[in-house]
Amino acid sequence: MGSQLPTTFDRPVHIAVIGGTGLSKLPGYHPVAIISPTTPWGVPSSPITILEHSGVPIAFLSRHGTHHQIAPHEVPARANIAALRSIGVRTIIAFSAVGSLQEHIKPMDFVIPDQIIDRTKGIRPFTFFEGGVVGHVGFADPFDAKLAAVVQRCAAAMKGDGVTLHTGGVVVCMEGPQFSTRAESNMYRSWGGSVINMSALPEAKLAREAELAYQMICMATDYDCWRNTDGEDVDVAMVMHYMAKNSENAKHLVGAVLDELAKQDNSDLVLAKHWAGSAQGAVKFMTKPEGRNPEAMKNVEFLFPGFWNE
Ligand SMILES: CSC[C@H]1O[C@H](OP(=O)(O)O)[C@H](O)[C@@H]1O
Ligand SMILES: Nc1ncnc2[nH]cnc12
Repeated sequence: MGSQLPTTFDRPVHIAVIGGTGLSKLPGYHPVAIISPTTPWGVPSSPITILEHSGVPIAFLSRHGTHHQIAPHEVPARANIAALRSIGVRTIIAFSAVGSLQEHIKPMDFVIPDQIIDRTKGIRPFTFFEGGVVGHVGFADPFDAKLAAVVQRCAAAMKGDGVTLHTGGVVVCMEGPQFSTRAESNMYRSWGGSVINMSALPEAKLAREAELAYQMICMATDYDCWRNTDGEDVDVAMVMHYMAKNSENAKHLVGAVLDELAKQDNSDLVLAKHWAGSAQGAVKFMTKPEGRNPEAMKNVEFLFPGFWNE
């Protein structure tokens, strides 16, 4: 079906959904185009499907590729974020299947995290600003509180469907692709971790560098391995089982969030006006003109057209 769709789309698309494990498509929406942008950091994980929702175009990107062929440490996060920004995206709702590190977060529950602990190992490219242009953006609060509030408002509507949505929480982002040892899982609990995944970073860091409003919605699929109960340690079958069971709820939640974002009242939020200029300020005054590498400058220009002229 995708091949019959137009491969260009001539309006800016401001909202994107990134699907993770078990969510490689967003069924139930009307696809109007499928585009394959290229960036200085390569091509995104999957073609970007443009879907229409109440007359508003939405971009959908599958983090692990159309067939889940991209491992967490191989996700081309810079290309994903840069490609989305290049088509006009300023708001990203990112889904992730997570292990629960807390008894009260049960498989099937949703969590809107507000913090991250970085347990990746430095092997993933994690910044746009390098190779002759330096920038240091603030990352104290890695997600977008305004977007989180929108998702929370939608959760109230979901309660009737039996979904528990936890507000706030710490995502531990591990390197993977192997799951944690029991000692690690217990250590993350002692650090205050709520849930664990392999995908929050560098995605959230890059979204901040690109001045995007970014919020992850986590879906718990397992209790990792800290509970040490026979037969309950996480494995892929368990994750996929709960993802399949939960996909209806995920779809409801996305629909409600998109409805809310489509409202005129949220147009400044969707355009991420509250982030505009934040990264540019962090870059422009760092590297003196005589130290800037033209290639690195061109890359920054891709993200922020007109950057060096202003
Ligand atoms: C198949 S379990 C591990 C895998 O699931 C999560 O994926 P995503 O965050 O993209 O939904 C986790 O981060 C790992 O990549
Ligand atoms: N236990 C777990 N650890 C890391 N990523 C996960 N994704 C889903 N469950 C997970």
